[in-house]
Amino acid sequence: MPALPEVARILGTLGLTPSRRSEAVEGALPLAANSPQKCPLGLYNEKLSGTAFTAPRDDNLQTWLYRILPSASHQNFQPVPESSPNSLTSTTPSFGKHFNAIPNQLRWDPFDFDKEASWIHSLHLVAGAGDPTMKQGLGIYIYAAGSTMPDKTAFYSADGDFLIVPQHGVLDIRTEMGKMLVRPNEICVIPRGIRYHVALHGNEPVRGYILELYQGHFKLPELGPIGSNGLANARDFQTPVADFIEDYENTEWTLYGKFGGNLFAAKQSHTPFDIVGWHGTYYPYKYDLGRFNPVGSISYDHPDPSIFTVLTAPSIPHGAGTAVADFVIFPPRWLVAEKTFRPPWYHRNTMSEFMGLIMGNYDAKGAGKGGFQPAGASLHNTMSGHGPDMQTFEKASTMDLPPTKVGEGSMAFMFESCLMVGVTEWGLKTCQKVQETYNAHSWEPLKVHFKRPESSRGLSDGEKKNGVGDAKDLSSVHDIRGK
Ligand SMILES: O=C(O)Cc1cc(O)ccc1O
Ligand SMILES: [Fe+2]
Repeated sequence: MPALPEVARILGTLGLTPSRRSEAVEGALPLAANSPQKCPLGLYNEKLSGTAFTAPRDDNLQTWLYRILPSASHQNFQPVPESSPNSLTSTTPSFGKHFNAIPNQLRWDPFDFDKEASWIHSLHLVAGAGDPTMKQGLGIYIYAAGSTMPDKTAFYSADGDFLIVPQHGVLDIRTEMGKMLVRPNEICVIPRGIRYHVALHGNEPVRGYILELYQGHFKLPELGPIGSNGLANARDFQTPVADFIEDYENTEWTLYGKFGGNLFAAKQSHTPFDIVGWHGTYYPYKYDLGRFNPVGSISYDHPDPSIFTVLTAPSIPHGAGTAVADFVIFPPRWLVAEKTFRPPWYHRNTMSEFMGLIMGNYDAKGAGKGGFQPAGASLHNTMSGHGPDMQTFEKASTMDLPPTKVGEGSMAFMFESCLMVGVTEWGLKTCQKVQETYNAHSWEPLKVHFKRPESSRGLSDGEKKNGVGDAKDLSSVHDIRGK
């Protein structure tokens, strides 16, 4: 496979997505026109819009495709019956329609591989919020496939952008715009509507996580005082190059579409992978998480995990800085904070936190059987208290604090959303992976360490010192602030 070209600026901090152009055959793209009377090489042109025509320039995403036959040429779509082995709904009884909002902390054991399933059949909606028909919210899937999609099939989702996070096995994806090989510790985004076929590289089973974004698109977070480099750097995102098949005589292809949370299929007498050249701002891309440049505390205290945001999808109705979905990672990094409880603090968050583990151990949670394991997941919903489990707390609050590398050989991630994330029937029951004793093992055993000072005994509430303006407090500031 030819190396994917880098994108100089993808969804960059200027808000402008770079326009890309790619020709599999020289001259496939018309010169200085999008709709010439006759397109070069006898191709048809087709516009693919990822935003409204009238979206502001900075947000506008659209691509011109130059293809052998337009995508409109197909037989009628038919619903795929639920009993069909190809039905998404036979294994995933809810597609954005029945989310159970539950305040309990939830954790899942590693999800099983499924030898029988290919990509479409392997998608299991675990959790989400909103509704794809309203273009609001998100869906979170586990995929686990043991076979390549059949020949002459393709899939697309009209419901949203797929952010795919492989945990095991390499995805060999042929998209309309070209090919992408996506390995564990890499991610890719396949925007709404783009057709693709997923093969298993080396016949190895695949498993991973998907966030489907029903509204808007991902972009890089602002860097603020960090400056012009850091976190995920724009130049490290890669897009496919045009690559097409010639298959339009005596042939039959099946196109599967996820539309409004249901699966449909249509036959067509030509391949959907017939784009000879394309140019524009709406395309799939991939990113190697190993290239993330973390920034953290180099003095004291534990900062918010927003410093580890790879991509963000802002929610306009929820206000500035609030995302319908953030993709956050916890990469290998040095912890050097002094006099600090280094793991995450205990917290309750208005945002919902769905976490997964690609490999290794996550520093805030016990590993191994019954813990937070690779291919497992956790969900800490809106205002559900969570934080380090008892063992992690006891260790981290008493340990020496030399500079320590955490997360070596590990990669945890979080899908964080401003929406209350509900769990599907599949996620709660059918998958049989929910750890019933998550809280009982993690936080119920937390010990009381409180020791009331002798001096405060016998004082009435009103007489107790609250510490404000207390001289003792001033003397307890950190050395680093210049004692
Ligand atoms: O809950 C979690 O494990 C994720 C998380 C990590 C962190 O360092 C701070 C806050 C947070 O929610
Ligand atoms: Fe959290």
